[in-house]
This record gives sequence, structure tokens and C-alpha cells, in this order.
Amino acid sequence: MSFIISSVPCTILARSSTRYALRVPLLFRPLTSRGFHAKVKILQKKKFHEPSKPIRAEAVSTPPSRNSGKSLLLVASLAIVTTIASFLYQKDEPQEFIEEEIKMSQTPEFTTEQVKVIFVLGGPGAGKGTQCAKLVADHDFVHLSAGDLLRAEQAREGSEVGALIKHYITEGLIVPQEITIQLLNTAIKENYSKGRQNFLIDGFPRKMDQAITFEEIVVPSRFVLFFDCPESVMLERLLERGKTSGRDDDNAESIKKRFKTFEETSMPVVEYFAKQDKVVKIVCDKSVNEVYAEVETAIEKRL
Ligand SMILES: Nc1ncnc2c1ncn2[C@@H]1O[C@H](COP(=O)(O)OP(=O)(O)O)[C@@H](O)[C@H]1O
Ligand SMILES: O=c1ccn([C@@H]2O[C@H](COP(=O)(O)OP(=O)(O)O)[C@@H](O)[C@H]2O)c(=O)[nH]1
Repeated sequence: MSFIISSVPCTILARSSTRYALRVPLLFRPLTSRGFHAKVKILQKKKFHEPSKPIRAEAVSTPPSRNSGKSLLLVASLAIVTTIASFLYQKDEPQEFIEEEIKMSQTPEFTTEQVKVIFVLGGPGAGKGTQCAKLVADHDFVHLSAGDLLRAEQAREGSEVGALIKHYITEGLIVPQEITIQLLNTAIKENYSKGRQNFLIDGFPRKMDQAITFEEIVVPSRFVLFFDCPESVMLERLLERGKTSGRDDDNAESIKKRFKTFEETSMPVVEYFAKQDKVVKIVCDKSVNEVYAEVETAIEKRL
């Protein structure tokens, strides 16, 4: 098997860590696989548990007794061991996973003939879900909303990542790509096995790492529908949606955070695809049907 570590363009690779390049192929494993769970456990530890205090700190605060020569030696040894252990703990992956990851190739799971993906991007409340629903009603598309998949996983009984997802969504942050891409990849595979080939991937990718990883290991996208909408319009729509959506993040505080994340983290993704001439911009501050007319034209031209 060839040892291709990454085909990411150098400029992008330079911005990401080497460990990122090694990490990517974990996503080929099913949601229940050992590798995925190991990765998720690492994520949970990183986000929700402070590393335990080194024993050294407690030892120093205890005054040594007179015949404490041996104890001091023991404490010193423990301090060294603890420091080494905590250093190792901070390192993400156990070595065995890194080695396993390097061995896996990075050919996308599907060709662009097998699976046609349109990324649907735009700020929160821009109307992505509304337009996707209309496309599904009129055309042969599978609509995969990354947010819906994450919310379903969050609500799934026994999910090991439910709490983690809830935290990220409420804070308006982007859930680690390992989770989202795994969910999308599984959904695409399931639908492809039933003969479905056209996919609207709604609200994804929202971060550069997701964009690169998905195209490298799942399938390159055909093009991007980008819903361009003023924040004031999105805010009004989200607050209205919040009255009935039951979503944890359709409230003023979360919305503010989501806008910030969109500008800082997701707009660079739109710009990245725009440089590849893959973005069709849709002005969405119009009626649903007017927006839809533009969307249909774009689909006819680009798919
Ligand atoms: N063109 C539009 N004009 C007015 N309201 C809209 C329009 N498009 C969507 N909405 C409403 O705005 C809210 C957000 O739309 P939604 O499709 O859920 O956005 P997104 O998926 O981008 O977060 C929904 O309540 C929806 O009914
Ligand atoms: O690829 C994704 C898509 C969504 N989210 C999270 O899910 C939330 C809701 O996304 P969704 O697309 O459902 O709603 P929108 O904010 O576009 O209305 C986002 O704010 C993120 O916290 C994420 O982490 N990664």
C-alpha cells in the first residue's frame, strides 16, 4: 500500500499541523470502530476534563517530616513520573493510532461521477434549509444538513459525543471535523447504496479543515451555493424561527456567537472555493420563491 500522507496543496498544509495530515484517514472507520471511539474519547478528555493536578504540587505544599529523606526521594520520583505522564497525556494520539493512520491511503471514497455534491453555505438563518427542502421536492436530491445530523447524534440515546456536540452548538462553535465528516460519510454511503447520487450538503464545510478533509477522503464537491444575506435579516429570521424551532442555539446570545464564527471561520471557506471558481452567490434577501428561481438556474448551469 502506498504511503501517501497528504495531497493538500502546500500553502494549506503549511497552515495546518503535520498531525492534521496524519489524522484524516480515521474517518474511514465506521462510527462504532475502535479508532473513532479512541478519537472521540480524546476529544472528550480535551474539552471536558482538566488534566489532573500533578502530584508534585500537592507534595510541595506538605511540610517534610524530619526523617523524610526517603519520602522526599519518593515524592521527587513521583513528580518526575507524573510530569512525564501528564506530558504524554497532552499529546493527542497514542502512537499506535498515528502509525495506523499513516498506512491508510487518501483516495476519495467516491468519484465525482459516482457522487455529485453541492455544498450549501451561508450564515445562520440565510435560508439554506428552506431552499434545500424546495430542491428536494422538485429534483432528485438527498438533503444532508450537517446541523441536523449533529443534532440527531446529540439526541441519540447512548451517544458518546452527545454532550460534546451540545456544548459546541450552544457556543456557536464548529464541532470537531472527525464527528461531522463521519456522520456525513455514513449518510452518503447509505444513500449511494440505494442508488442516490445527488447530494445537497447543507451548512458544511464551515471550517477550512473540514473543506479539505471532506474533499480529500469522501468526494470533491461540484460547486458551492452561497447564500449571501445581511446579518440584520438573518437575525430577524432566526429570532422568529426560535419561537418554534426548539433549538438550543436560536437565542440572541448563541446567535451572536454563531455570526462571529461564521465571519471568522466559515467565510474563509467560501473564499477558498471562490478562488477555485466554484462559488455561485445567491442574494437571499428576497422572497423564498425569488431566491429559489436563482437557485434552480444555478443548478441547471453547474451540475
Ligand atoms: N427568503 C426568505 N424570506 C423570508 N424568510 C425566510 C426566507 N428563507 C427562509 N426564511 C425563514 O427564515 C428562517 C431561517 O431559514 P432556514 O432555511 O432555516 O435558514 P438556515 O438553514 O440557513 O439556517 C426560517 O424560519 C425560514 O422559514
Ligand atoms: O459542519 C457543521 C455544521 C454545523 N455545526 C454546528 O451546528 C450549528 C447549527 O448549524 P445549522 O447548519 O443547523 O444551522 P444554521 O446556523 O446554519 O442555522 C452550528 O452553529 C455549529 O455549532 C458544526 O459544528 N459543523
